[in-house]
Amino acid sequence: MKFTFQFISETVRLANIVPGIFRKAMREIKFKEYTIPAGWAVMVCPPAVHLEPTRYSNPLDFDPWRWEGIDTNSASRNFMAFGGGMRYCVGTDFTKLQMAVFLHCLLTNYKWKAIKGGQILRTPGLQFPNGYHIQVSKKIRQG
Ligand code: HEM
Repeated sequence: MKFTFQFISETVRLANIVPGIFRKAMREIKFKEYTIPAGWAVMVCPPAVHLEPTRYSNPLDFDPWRWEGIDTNSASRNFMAFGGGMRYCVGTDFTKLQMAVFLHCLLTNYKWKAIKGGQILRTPGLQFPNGYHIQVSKKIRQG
């Protein structure tokens, strides 16, 4: 299952469904040369972190092997697909389990081919403006 979870981490890094996480500055915050006034909303943009070339080499490549030996069971400065801190997603383990079951069923029982679409737009959320059509068919088992 190790590689399956590397595959899932890479999927949520590249295809993060959460374009922004919002917080409110409860007091004035100095960050580098910036001052965030008390009461302002702050948006954390996980895709900006997940696609940053200094954190991930060739960030647009789907490369599950990059996660070898890396713990993704909690958030880090480089990985925040499920948020972080006190509001860390309570559905994380459930989501990963569902994805693992889905992948297992898909790969063992079906094959598929791309039909049309597939153009990717990042705004910064992931979008397929022309959709992505695939044809799925049942694998025929021999013997
Ligand atoms: C790929 C799937 C999912 C992703 C990427 C995701 C992502 C996130 C993120 C980024 C947060 C943090 C929001 C914040 O800090 O403001 C969050 C919170 C949360 N998620 Fe998920 N989530 C996923 C699936 C689920 C599922 C399946 C459930 C429930 C079964 C769930 C339940 C929650 C709840 C209740 C919170 C709020 C936790 C709190 O505020 O203490 N999530 N999620």
